[in-house]
Amino acid sequence: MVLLKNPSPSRGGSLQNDANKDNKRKSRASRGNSPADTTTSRGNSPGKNNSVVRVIGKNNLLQSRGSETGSIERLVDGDKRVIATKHLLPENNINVVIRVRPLSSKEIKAGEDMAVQFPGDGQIYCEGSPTSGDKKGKLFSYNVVFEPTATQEDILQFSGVKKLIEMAVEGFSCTAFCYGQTGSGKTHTLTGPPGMFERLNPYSEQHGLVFRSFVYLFKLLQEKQECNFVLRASFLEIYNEKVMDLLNPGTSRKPLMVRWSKKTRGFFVENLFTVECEELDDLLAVLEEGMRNRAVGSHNMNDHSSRSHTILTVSITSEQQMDNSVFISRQGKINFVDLAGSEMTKKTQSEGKTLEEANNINKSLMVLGYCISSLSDGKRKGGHIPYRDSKLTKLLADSLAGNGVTLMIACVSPVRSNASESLNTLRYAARVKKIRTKPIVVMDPREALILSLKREVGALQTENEHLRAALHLNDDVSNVVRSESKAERKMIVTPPVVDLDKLSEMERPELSQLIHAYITENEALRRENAELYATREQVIRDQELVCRENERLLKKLEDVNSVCCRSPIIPARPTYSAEMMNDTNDDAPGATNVWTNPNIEPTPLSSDMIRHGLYRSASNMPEKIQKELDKRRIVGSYTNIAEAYKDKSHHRRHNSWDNGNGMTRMSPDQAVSPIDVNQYKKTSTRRTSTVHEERRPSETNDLLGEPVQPTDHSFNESPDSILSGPLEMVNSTPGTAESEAEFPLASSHTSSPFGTPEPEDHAARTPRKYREKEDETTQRAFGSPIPVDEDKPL
Ligand SMILES: Nc1ncnc2c1ncn2[C@@H]1O[C@H](COP(=O)(O)OP(=O)(O)OP(=O)(O)O)[C@@H](O)[C@H]1O
Repeated sequence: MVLLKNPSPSRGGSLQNDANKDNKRKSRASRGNSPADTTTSRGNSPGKNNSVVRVIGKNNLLQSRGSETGSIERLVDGDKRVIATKHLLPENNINVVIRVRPLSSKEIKAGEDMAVQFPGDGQIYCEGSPTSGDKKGKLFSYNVVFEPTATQEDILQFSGVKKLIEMAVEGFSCTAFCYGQTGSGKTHTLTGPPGMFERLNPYSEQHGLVFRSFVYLFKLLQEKQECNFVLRASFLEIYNEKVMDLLNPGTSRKPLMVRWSKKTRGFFVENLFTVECEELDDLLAVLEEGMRNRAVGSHNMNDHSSRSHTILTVSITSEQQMDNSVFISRQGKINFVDLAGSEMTKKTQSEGKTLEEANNINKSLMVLGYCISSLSDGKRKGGHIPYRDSKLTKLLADSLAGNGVTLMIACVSPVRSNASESLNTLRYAARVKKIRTKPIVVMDPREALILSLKREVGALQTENEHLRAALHLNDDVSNVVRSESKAERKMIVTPPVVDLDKLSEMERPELSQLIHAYITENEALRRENAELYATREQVIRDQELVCRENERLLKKLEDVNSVCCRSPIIPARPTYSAEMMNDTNDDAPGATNVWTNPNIEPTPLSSDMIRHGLYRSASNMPEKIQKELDKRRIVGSYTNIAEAYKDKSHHRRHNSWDNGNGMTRMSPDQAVSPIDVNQYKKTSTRRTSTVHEERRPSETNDLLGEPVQPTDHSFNESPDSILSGPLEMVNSTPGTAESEAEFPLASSHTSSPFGTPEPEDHAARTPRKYREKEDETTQRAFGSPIPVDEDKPL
């Protein structure tokens, strides 16, 4: 094997430098990876790479994460082998991992050579292709590079998908998508080899990422006993630019409309079937059903080629009791996206129907390429992103640029004859790696408000104590109360306990002494009682003040929300980032440091208290000075609150759909109207229930739902023009080894302008019984009814 570049993270060496080649070999050996022979097996030897990796058993499976940059190893046949290498990349960016499949038996028979090498540290080197424009090879680096020996379980463990699932459970919107040329192993990675679902074996090692993720998800849910979870799943495909429901294909396979939701400020598929899944089996049934219904074809490069893009979505609604009374619900989801592979129609020898499919696949992938190009270009921040040019990009918009957490698995064919396509895939992936997203937790607005108010109340209480301490009221008052009550208690002489039967036998003076003792005790108790009443009144007054302040803050929050939530990315409904939700630090934005109720006069002291001197300031501070002090703190407090809200309202990303209106945002899942959930539950054999997401008259005119004519991108039906054309390499980024390809400028392509909003009153069109059901669902999901605006497509 010839390694052409120094694999160290500094990656400064010359490609042709022989000394570096030697250094490279040494450095690999020094990392403790497999020795020379293993090195060969990770590089170019087709025979070895293709050898079946036998995993000895769970106990022998050694998976070491090592350092943040380095190798991921597994014990195979008593030999520690590197199955992947990784490199720490910025956390806010989309995670990108590469999976290189082994050579197929067909390729071995044809004597094909490997075109990729694995220098380590999350790097992959791909040779150039003499027959295409990419004559030179290139080195790229990613979060993780899986080598051909990596198993399906390795992908689950080390791709970062587990983290994605955990975040979906926490309320984030997550997406894992596979990208790559036809036959590169996307479907294999996500769902396993062809025919997996015809002979379903739950213990098969070939199960893909989706199956394994579902198992992991249920394991997670079982561990979280403190939460209630509701899972719903949907499965769709985009076939020839038409959205089809894979769970409800019907006889006519009527395409579904993709609409824009003002509430969620995102696209959604109208009338998509959503299946409620109570058990793992239900989720697996959804997967099985969808896989059976998806469009598969055969061509020269893949006997079981996916002819459509598929999106399998599992939405996770969690309800957690925070305190005795407060329930918080979160709405997370995870999308598994299997993109159809880009293909050179010349190579695949597609014709007729397969050719039409290939053209549609290539077109939508090209639009995806343009979106990725625009999003990843820092200079074009805030510019137009042509999401609307294809159904695929509409539905992936939120995953790519929005509030979600995204993982891209780029699948690569190892053979030399596919080197050009592999280079394009690697460039594409390098672009995606640069995209930054801003993940947020989607919460019910009321609950989010309650949480924030609870934090405010906590801050107010702290502030109260702080003020009391500043004015020496606390010590003073409690000292007075303590000393008085001690004095009272001293006065209270508890009469001796007398046996009632013996009362009649007692002498007169003895009796009168006993009565006197009782009268004295009674008077002392009355005094103590009166004192307690006074204290209670004071506490009630304090409580009223806090309540009034809460109401004021609530109003203020509503005002702030209506102003803040105008970005397309930050949902118009109040949403709170995980950072904010976990933020209990009083110093953090959103927390009030000092508070005095500005609307209320200083608490009047009751005449009793004044008389008894209970609330006398120890420092005898004149009332005027106290007021002045309070005023100053009020001003400070307001400034703090205003600053905090200012902070929260920042970090907006501007996208092309931003029309600046401040509509309340709801996720499409919240707009779900679960009709006859139980009915479906009972009748369905594998499904527990079937839920219709949104029912609308199908004749509704759908401006956005109409098949979109992608703008002319100089598409010439060759994936080369899509991948190598737009992804022409122009420069290298320091710190990362890959050379960066430049997509064509957005200006070079005239994207369709946003349609004028076409008002549609969903409430008026939706039959009343459905609306009532929607309300019921909302009530069930969030504990209390939430006013829901109906969607109005643009
Ligand atoms: N990691 C792997 N290990 C073993 N076999 C694999 C691997 N990846 C892919 N294959 C096999 O290669 C063939 C093509 O894979 P697959 O159908 O998943 O490709 P694809 O990228 O989904 O193609 P298309 O875009 O045409 O649907 C399949 O027979 C699959 O089982």
